[in-house]
Amino acid sequence: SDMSKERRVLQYVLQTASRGDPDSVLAAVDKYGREKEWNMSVGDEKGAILDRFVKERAPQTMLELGTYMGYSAVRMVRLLPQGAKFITVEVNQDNAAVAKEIIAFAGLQDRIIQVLAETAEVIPQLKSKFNVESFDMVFIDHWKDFYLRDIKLLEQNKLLRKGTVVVADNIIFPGAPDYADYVRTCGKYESTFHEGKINGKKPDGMEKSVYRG
Ligand SMILES: Oc1cc(-c2ccc(F)cc2)cc2cccnc12
Ligand SMILES: [Mg+2]
Repeated sequence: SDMSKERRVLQYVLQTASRGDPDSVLAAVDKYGREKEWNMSVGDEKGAILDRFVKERAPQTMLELGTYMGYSAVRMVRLLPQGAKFITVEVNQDNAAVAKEIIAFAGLQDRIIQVLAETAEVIPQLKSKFNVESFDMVFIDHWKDFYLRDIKLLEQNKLLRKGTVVVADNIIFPGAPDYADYVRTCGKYESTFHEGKINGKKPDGMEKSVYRG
């Protein structure tokens, strides 16, 4: 069968970006998305907001739910200090394989731990299997129906601590209203909404929720 869209994005990155240069990899994914085929990576508008959050928090330990093609993993890890631990979880084997190649091309393979699993399965194993005590920052960008389930799993497994920054993509579209309502009203987070369009036109945004501990 012919190539998937994700494989076409990978091919474009390999042919047009510079090996070992994360910024050129991000630019290539964004350019392909603008000029050829849109893809559901967080993109450059919301990506710039994410950059600011990462720079402000300077996390030593970070978790991403939803690797997809690795765009946001490359985006965030390029801003982390060398010794930081970054774990990203993806359930789709084909996308995880594309992400592995994009992350390697960017030269960040030694700084990213990729896990192929359902998030609900792996969250309870993070302390034991990956020697994690708690996360300084979490980026939630997988399926909207799992956002609320998974942040509660992170709480229950004591993986959040005072000051942990939890950022969630797609609060408006595709939308995660139950998650947004929870983080804004449960009293455990200081939560703010940050608007950012999808593909330069579709209204969306990310929720930034700081765990009170
Ligand atoms: O950032 C995202 C965007 C979309 C999306 C899908 C169809 C559209 F027409 C627009 C946006 C889906 C996602 C699914 C999972 C994680 N992130 C997504
Ligand atoms: Mg998203």
